[in-house]
Amino acid sequence: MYQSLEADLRSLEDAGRRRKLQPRAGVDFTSNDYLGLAESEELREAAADAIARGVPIGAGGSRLLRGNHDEHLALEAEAADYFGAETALYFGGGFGANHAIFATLPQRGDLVLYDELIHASAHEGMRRGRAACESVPHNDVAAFDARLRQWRAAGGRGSAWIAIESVYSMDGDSAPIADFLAVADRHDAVLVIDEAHATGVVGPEGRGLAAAFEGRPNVITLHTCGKALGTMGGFVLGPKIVRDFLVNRARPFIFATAPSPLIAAVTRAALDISRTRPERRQRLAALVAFADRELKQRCGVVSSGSHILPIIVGANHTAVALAASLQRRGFDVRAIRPPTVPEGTARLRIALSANLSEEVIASLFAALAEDIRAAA
Ligand SMILES: Cc1ncc(COP(=O)(O)O)c(C=O)c1O
Repeated sequence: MYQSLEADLRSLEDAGRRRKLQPRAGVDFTSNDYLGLAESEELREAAADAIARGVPIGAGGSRLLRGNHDEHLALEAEAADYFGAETALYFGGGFGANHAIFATLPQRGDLVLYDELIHASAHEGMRRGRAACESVPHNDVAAFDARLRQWRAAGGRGSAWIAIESVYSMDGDSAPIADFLAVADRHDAVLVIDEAHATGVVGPEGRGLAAAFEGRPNVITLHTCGKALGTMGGFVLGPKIVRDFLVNRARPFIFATAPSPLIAAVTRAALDISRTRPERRQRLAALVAFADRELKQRCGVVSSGSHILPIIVGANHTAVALAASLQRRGFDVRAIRPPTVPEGTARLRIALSANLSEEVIASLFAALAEDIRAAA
């Protein structure tokens, strides 16, 4: 009955691409809990406080029906104010939010140009949408510009959309956002910026790399809550028309139970921490600078300069073997393989968090240096 599924899993196994769920163990160098908030006392207290106030655990229905709670509305008002956008719409996850943006907003006759390294959630949305979508080489602003000029010159009359991330999830590098915005302005395009790995971590008050441009009519951002903010969900931030349209047309919003009001309340506390208490962000920035130096000195690898450090090794089996060795020594480092990253660029993805110490980072890189030498 399941022969074809078994055959597919075998082919993944042969290519070194079969994935298995692993229990949590070892020092965390893999989660996206960059500020260390997910298990923090502050968020536990916010949850206890919300429970004491009688905030419900479950929403009980779609936002368009009985599931629309005051906690959702308060969170959206807070998020719009914090990030500086006209409106915010809260989804149960960043995946659904990104899917909604790309499946819903671009229309037939539009053109979506997306960075080749953009996240799977945007791809899924584009697949469901009606616009023509084209990949453009990573961070190649001139290529976006040239293609839009060509499209307009050939009579492209619809809306143009540019889709980028601010901090790339698997490479840790960032987009030149001001340059992309200049291209968007020049061609009357909308710039959609996925800030998932920037939210809470970079920019003024942790508002991301696009903070200076939020609130412009042709800027839409996605901020997620399951990474640095330590909870779950995602915000689409942008002009009122975008929020109204998504509420009416976005299937992940309409045909899903609304996110937990309790989590919405805790997320509001996380936004407040991000806004008013910079200590965790400052600590993370200091650890990033330390890790940069250590990685170069011990392993000869030049880092991305951000909290996401990719160690690209190429072959899937090599990445898996290196990760397994580090795990045996008590470091939770994972191998990232295609299709998450392009073919031939399997890597270790080391993510830093404000919860780590310089000592533990130094010991990870000492172990990695040994493994790299042994593999050479
Ligand atoms: C760049 C990017 N966008 C969107 C998402 C989806 O966000 P969430 O995990 O909240 O569903 C992720 C998460 O993996 C991501 O890395």
